[in-house]
Amino acid sequence: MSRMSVELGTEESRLAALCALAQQTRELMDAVALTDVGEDDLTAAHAALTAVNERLRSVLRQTPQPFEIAPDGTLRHLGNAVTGGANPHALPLLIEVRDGGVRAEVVFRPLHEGPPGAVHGGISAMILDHLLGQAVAAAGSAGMTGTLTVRYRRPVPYGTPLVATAEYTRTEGRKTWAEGRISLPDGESLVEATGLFITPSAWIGA
Ligand SMILES: CCCCCCCCCCCCCC(=O)SCCNC(=O)CCNC(=O)[C@H](O)C(C)(C)COP(=O)(O)OP(=O)(O)OC[C@H]1O[C@@H](n2cnc3c(N)ncnc32)[C@H](O)[C@@H]1OP(=O)(O)O
Repeated sequence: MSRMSVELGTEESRLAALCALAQQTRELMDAVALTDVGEDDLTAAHAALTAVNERLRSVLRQTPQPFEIAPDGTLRHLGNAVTGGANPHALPLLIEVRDGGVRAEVVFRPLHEGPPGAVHGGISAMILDHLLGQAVAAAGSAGMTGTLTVRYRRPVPYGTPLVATAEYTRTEGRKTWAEGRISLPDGESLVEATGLFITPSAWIGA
């Protein structure tokens, strides 16, 4: 979301400012994960962040930014933990929907470390859960994850451009299956997942 492309003083410009703050916060989290400054600098940074924290907490929402239709007509979820531009936890992942599946380029960061020098398996699983869910939604059967099975074939590096893809496989009633993977650019698969997504009865009034 570009701050340059929206009129100032509108809700869209406020959201653009929020996304810019989220991006700055991601960079802050990266800095905290890697900083090697001395104790004086750490103490000063702590004091500065305490003041920022108090300022932001002076007016709080009950929940993150919701699913909504953006001005360009697309569905967006700025509060989502994987794709949300306004969520500092999100990479954020930009997902491209194409025939029979979805695709995203991913660069994990040192912040995502699990085993030394590699990405935490839960982070890879989260990305794949989301991509599989998005493939299922793109196929017209949106649902909640019922089961997710992950096979870790190789350690996932951070700081390296990777590709995550997922495809819808089949549907039986309210159950839909999908599969996906995180791969090196040359196609070597690092992590693979299959998932069952269930459209809750409440969503379809069944
Ligand atoms: C809003 C628009 C959305 C757009 C999405 C954009 C993409 C976003 C992508 C985001 C992606 C991120 C996604 C996330 O992070 S989703 C977050 C993680 N998942 C959850 O929190 C799900 C929590 N569970 C539930 O809500 C319910 O239990 C569900 C909805 C799953 C089923 O409750 P419901 O009351 O509806 O179903 P039922 O009990 O009548 O059972 C029906 C059938 O299903 C079978 N079954 C049930 N559970 C399981 C299970 N766990 N494994 C295997 N099978 C299971 C059951 O045996 C039965 O089979 P059968 O006897 O008929 O053969």
